[in-house]
Amino acid sequence: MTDSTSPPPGLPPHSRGEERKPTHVVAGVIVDARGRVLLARRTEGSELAGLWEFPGGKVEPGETPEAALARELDEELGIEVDVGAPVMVVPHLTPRRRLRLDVRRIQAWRGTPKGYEGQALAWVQPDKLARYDMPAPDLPVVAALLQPDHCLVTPPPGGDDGEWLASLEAALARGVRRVQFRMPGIDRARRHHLLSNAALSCDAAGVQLLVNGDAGLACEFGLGLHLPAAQLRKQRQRPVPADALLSASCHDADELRLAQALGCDFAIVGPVHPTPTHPDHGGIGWARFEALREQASLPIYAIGGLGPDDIAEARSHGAQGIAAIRGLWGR
Ligand SMILES: Nc1nc2c([nH]c(=O)n2[C@H]2C[C@H](O)[C@@H](COP(=O)(O)OP(=O)(O)OP(=O)(O)O)O2)c(=O)[nH]1
Ligand SMILES: [Mg+2]
Repeated sequence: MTDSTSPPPGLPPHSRGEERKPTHVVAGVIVDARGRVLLARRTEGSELAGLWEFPGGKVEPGETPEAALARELDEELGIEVDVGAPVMVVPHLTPRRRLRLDVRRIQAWRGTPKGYEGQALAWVQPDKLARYDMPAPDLPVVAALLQPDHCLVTPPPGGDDGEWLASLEAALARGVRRVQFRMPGIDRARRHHLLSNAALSCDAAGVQLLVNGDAGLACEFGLGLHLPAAQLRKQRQRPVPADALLSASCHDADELRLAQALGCDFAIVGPVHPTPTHPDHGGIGWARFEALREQASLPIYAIGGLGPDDIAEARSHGAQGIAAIRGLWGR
């Protein structure tokens, strides 16, 4: 069937999807007393049959998302719920539709969940969620449940390496759990010295550390690697072992696809707002961020003029959270 929103024929699938108003889908993260998350298996004959999902469904016209989620969980699982905090909203584009997957925590529920539509249910330990085959828009949601919502990108040191290391320690003490070691214009010997100290601090704090743009240094220290976009474009295969973290800076959908194909664990996209480090760039804004987000399914941090106070907003645009230099350093 065609309708007034149908695009002219012959356009590539994502152009066709772009013409469409998003389908608003709400889904719930239901966690039991043992910390397990409830997944439901999509039934035969439904779209994406066989995949595991967070229970929920489409918001009907005139319905609030909260009311829609309560209705869906009553219909599908036979439970009465109190809808809690937002987890994230994932804009996602498929050849068939444009989706907004709006995921909320379920704060409390009454009754015992059962598959009232014949769907299988599974209570899954969070660290086992990746073993379940889920629709593409759920991958960032699983990452949001498991991985840090902010990532510190280090500023170069001024004259004093001790001061830089003390600032790093202070950031770790404030709860930073993922750090990108970025040292533009710093000579190799000094970078080596700073990195060996940073690696010790991060290791002691159980913090993930990725080296920006230097695969040799990352491998030497057994650390993760962050690829600037220009390096990402040159990679033919994953430049670090599968057990080391890999991330990339991306500015367009091609780069995001490349990052995904290379097996990057996450990407960084921006600048969302103008920043002193990229003064010529006006900032892409949240609308453009979403337009990129919806074409990829890996976790994406938003960067550019953002700090911890922006995490909730970033999540509402489909970001894993925020990455920042100034916003997370020496506050
Ligand atoms: N419920 C849910 N749907 C998801 C998830 N991830 C994801 O891509 N989707 C997609 C699958 C579908 O295209 C759409 C949800 O549609 P649905 O078929 O569950 O909708 P519904 O429960 O209202 O069922 P129906 O009455 O339309 O048949 O969102 C998820 O985690 N949970
Ligand atoms: Mg459903």
